[in-house]
Amino acid sequence: MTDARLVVAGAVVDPATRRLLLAQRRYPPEVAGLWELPGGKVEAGESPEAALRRELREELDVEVRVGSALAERVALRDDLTLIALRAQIVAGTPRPADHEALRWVDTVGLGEFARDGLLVPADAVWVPELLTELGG
Ligand SMILES: Nc1nc2c([nH]c(=O)n2[C@H]2C[C@H](O)[C@@H](COP(=O)(O)OP(=O)(O)OP(=O)(O)O)O2)c(=O)[nH]1
Repeated sequence: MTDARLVVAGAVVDPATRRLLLAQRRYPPEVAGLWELPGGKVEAGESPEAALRRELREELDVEVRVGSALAERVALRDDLTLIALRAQIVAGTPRPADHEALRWVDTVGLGEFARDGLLVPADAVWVPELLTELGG
């Protein structure tokens, strides 16, 4: 399985406001306009943590401290698996370089995005865990 690749997404939570950062995709057409946890593909020889720090620097212009993984991982394809790592911003204010828009959501907001089908489909598995985390 040396060809299998990981996509790492960041569950970026602001502990002060207990809000989660969502980012609106611009591409590909199937998911354009839907909202995701920002991140991207892990490069060869790169750890998931380092990949997430790199992606969030490139996509959002922030530095993050990376924490533990959410429980669920999702097989996007045979050769591509999606994971999410908790993260907190330690420097910078997120600005969308690749995304259409960014939004900080609380439990109510996240519930509405999920209910209205506005999340990238794969990310729906994380909603219960994220709601617990933001609300708990
Ligand atoms: N970043 C991210 N990608 C996700 C999520 N959920 C989900 O299904 N994906 C999919 C969409 C893409 O098929 C793939 C990641 O692509 P990407 O476009 O973010 O990664 P990337 O910038 O490294 O890759 P590339 O498109 O430049 O090749 O994972 C998510 O929450 N975050």
